[in-house]
Amino acid sequence: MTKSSQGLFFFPPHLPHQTDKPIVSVKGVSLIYSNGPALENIHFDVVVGERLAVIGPNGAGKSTLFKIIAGVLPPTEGRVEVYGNEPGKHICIAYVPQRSQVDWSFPVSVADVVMMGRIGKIGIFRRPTRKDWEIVYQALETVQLQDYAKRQIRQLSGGQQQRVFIARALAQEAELILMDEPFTGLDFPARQTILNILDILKEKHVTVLVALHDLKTAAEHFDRILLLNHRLIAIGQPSEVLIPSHLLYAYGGQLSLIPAEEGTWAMEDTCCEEGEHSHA
Ligand SMILES: Nc1ncnc2c1ncn2[C@@H]1O[C@H](COP(=O)(O)OP(=O)(O)OP(=O)(O)O)[C@@H](O)[C@H]1O
Repeated sequence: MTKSSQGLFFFPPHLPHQTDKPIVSVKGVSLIYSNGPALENIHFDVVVGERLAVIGPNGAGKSTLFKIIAGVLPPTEGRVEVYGNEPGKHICIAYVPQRSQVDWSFPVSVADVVMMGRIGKIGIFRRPTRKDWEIVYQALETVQLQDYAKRQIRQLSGGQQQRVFIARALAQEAELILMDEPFTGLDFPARQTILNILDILKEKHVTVLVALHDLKTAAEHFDRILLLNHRLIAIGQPSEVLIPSHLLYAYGGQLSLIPAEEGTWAMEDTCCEEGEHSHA
């Protein structure tokens, strides 16, 4: 158990500090669904403790990539290695799904959802110990939802539900967390809470991949950005990736680009029809 400035927090004591050692290696991954290719020949590495933003237009393949890295979807070609092994064999990976992919009507309490993160450690036939419950409540405290533990998850707001799923990943003591569009539909304070949680994870050297649409957030809060549209268009520092030629290639020629901070570019915020994402 370690103590952070944000309160007590449980993490495996052996978690390595940031090094150049890849935690994830994506090697020539392609995925073809029945209606066509979602990913084509993707190669990249992520090092321990890194925070990588995965951006790209709707349907670019971000969720598909995360499911392959999490080991829940086998690629058609290529492979993913996590510490040199198949991803499905690793308890240390947590996938935080898009809110729209979850059935929120299920009658289950917030604490029970977070406890699901412990199942890999406890086993399905054993009862959670007092320490497991302590870990669950510490995770809820980290996402500032300790007062909501006994509520039904369907009674929470969208931003709170997202934080419950992040707490589940924390309770799992994951070393690699994949978050699929955690900011979508959240107001400014809720986004800020998630950014604060990302900072706590950084402090703990947890590797985090986040799929998102907001280029400004990607530029300001991530070590590197991966720009995807079925193929990997660019990966690197924000100032290397968020340049007009890459963005026009990924998003098409109808974009209105504006200069942003530190040599990066963003899209002018001209949308949104209901259900569309804001890119700027
Ligand atoms: N189960 C599936 N069966 C068939 N096609 C699928 C399936 N899941 C996704 N696709 C298709 O694969 C492509 C990539 O989808 P994916 O959800 O990975 O993109 P995304 O970048 O996460 O999109 P968004 O930003 O809209 O969430 C899309 O064309 C989508 O329609």
